[in-house]
Amino acid sequence: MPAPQHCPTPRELDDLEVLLSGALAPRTTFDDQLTLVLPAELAEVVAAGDEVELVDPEGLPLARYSREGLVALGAAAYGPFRRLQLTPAQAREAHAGALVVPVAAPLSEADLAFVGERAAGRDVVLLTLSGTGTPQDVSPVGLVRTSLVAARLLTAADTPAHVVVVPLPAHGDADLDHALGQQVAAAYGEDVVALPPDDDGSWPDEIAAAVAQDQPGDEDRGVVVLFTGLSGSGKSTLARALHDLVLEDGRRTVTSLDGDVVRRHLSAGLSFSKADRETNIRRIGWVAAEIARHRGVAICSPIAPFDATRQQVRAMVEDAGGELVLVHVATPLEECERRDRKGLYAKARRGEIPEFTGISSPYEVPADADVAIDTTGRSVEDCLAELLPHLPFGLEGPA
Ligand SMILES: Nc1ncnc2c1ncn2[C@@H]1O[C@H](COP(=O)(O)OS(=O)(=O)O)[C@@H](OP(=O)(O)O)[C@H]1O
Ligand SMILES: Nc1ncnc2c1ncn2[C@@H]1O[C@H](COP(=O)(O)OP(=O)(O)O)[C@@H](O)[C@H]1O
Repeated sequence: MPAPQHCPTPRELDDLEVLLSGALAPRTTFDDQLTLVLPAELAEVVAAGDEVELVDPEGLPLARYSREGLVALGAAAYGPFRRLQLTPAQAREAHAGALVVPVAAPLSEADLAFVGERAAGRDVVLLTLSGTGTPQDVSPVGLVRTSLVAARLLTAADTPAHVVVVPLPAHGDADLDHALGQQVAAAYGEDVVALPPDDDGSWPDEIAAAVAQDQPGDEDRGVVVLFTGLSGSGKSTLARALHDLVLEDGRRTVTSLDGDVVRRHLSAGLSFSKADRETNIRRIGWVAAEIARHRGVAICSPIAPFDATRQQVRAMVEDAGGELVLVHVATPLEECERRDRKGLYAKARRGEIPEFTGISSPYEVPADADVAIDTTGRSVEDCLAELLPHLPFGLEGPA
């Protein structure tokens, strides 16, 4: 029987790469500090002395994992700046005798002066620690870009500098992360110097520009507006009105992911069981997060009745660098049922539609909504005016 496969989290995948590179020797496998959390059934496989195959998100086998440790299967080949990811052995060969400087944040003017002074003419390796959650002020790939700029500036000032990337992630424990950073740096060279702390962080213009490009202002961050509420509460109507307003404004691209429309395409075939509703919302969240990653606006209007699934959408959007605006369309059940545009409530009351939200299936009221709008007895324009101040990109109502 082939070993069962498992795709670790981004943090675990980073740890896996660093462990396999030898940069954490004598540590060579996951342990109590560098944890690998397996689903219960796979944890049992390992506990029984068998192997699990660890794969990347596309299914490429990376390593075999068992109680005995890790065995590398294939090196991950993709990802930005992979050519700069050298193992300690490769880096020591390519940059013998260089001064190693661990870098976890964009270098400031003072940092550059410090490195130039300490190098005193020697080559420098800017050991850029760009794993999940490690860089300060920028994304992991943004940190590498700022290090490349820093290397150019140092080289131009007669300190030949090179960038080597290590995907050392953060583990939520500052002491552990500091110790790991030191351990990794020592693996890359004999001569390591740490940047002084408490720098005022004033960046040279070129580095400031790379940071600014990496961190869009609120005006261009991706935004996902998630309308949640009972059937007939007014989600689609408000979503459509907001969609048109974004188009009229013209500054942003916008995609609508309406509940009914998604169910005819992306989620065709799914039922209204709890599990299928969760799948439906996670699919919407996944697409919306991709839209946010490209700095677009996504407007979603499913019922999304479960808090835990809405939280998953929030996490997906934020991981993609976007902002989630959660709008609870809080029209009470009585009013939704009175409207009963599609005759569904009447059918649900007669027992002809099982698991109908609000009647025979729960709706968990969000505690984390940015705004709750009861549309009862109000115009669409009025409700929209209540919503607009909660959007991060300053939209004005219809003229
Ligand atoms: N059992 C049951 N419960 C709730 N809703 C039902 C059900 N069966 C069909 N419909 C119709 O499907 C629309 C809701 O689909 P969603 O994808 O938004 O629901 S969910 O978020 O997956 O819970 C919902 O549309 P809206 O009225 O636009 O909300 C209903 O028209
Ligand atoms: N202020 C309002 N905002 C949104 N919808 C309203 C409002 N007042 C009345 N309605 C009516 O309520 C119904 C809401 O239906 P819809 O937008 O499809 O809800 P949902 O998508 O939540 O099922 C529509 O018939 C709409 O015209």
